[in-house]
Amino acid sequence: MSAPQVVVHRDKELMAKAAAARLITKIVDAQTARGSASVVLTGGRNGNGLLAALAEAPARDAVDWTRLDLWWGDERFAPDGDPERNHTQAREVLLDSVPLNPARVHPMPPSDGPYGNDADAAAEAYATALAAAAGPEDHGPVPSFDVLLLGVGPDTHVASLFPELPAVYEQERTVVGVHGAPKPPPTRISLTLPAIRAAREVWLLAAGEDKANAAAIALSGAGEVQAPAAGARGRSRTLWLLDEAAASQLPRDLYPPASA
Ligand SMILES: O=C1O[C@H](COP(=O)(O)O)[C@@H](O)[C@H](O)[C@H]1O
Repeated sequence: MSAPQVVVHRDKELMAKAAAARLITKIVDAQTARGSASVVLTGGRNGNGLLAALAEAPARDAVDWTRLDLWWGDERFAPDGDPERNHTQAREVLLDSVPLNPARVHPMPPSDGPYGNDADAAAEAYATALAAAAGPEDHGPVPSFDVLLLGVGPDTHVASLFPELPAVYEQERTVVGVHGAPKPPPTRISLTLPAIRAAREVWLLAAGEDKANAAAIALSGAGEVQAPAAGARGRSRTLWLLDEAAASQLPRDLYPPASA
């Protein structure tokens, strides 16, 4: 597992644009090296900000959208098309405007889908889909995602892994139903930390003063049960992409003054 690296940008707009440029390069490189690329999307303000910046980036045309696999790190368990769903929001800001192959887009099941209102059954089905997509070269029942994106909540949650809730303790399953989340809606589906750690690269996005404490805690040696963001690591790279406000409480030895 890789140690976190921190990049600090002036503000959240620049952070989103720089992260979008970085993601375009990463996707093109993976498609060149392996024929296709796989990205795990996140919900939340910063994840959607990155997708909106990507939609506006001229270099987006360098991506072969038909050879991109999209998965989700978590989902709010609501009906298909519900504005609260991370999938609905991602469609609005980017996905409906690029020529994706629908067979390669893997939203988590909605609460009015084949598993009805059973978030645990929906989570199990998503785990089965991930396992079917994993190949012999992968490190277990999850593909080696090229990039897994995560927003970071003010309470240090990532995906729908909240401090001290049962999902953050999970070591066997790759996807779980989450019940009683402190942030609405209470019922969610989430990748677990072992599934997150199967990714080649994990990028954590945090902008704004309300994320400063979370970033400082997670990057200062906190345990993953108390601070789930601390347990989100990629096999090759773990990148924290921050704006200055979110970086404002980092210990000085973690703050790279040269980044812009
Ligand atoms: O509810 C969620 O929150 C987190 C963080 O969102 P933010 O708006 O505080 O950036 C997000 O990463 C997660 O995917 C989402 O379901």
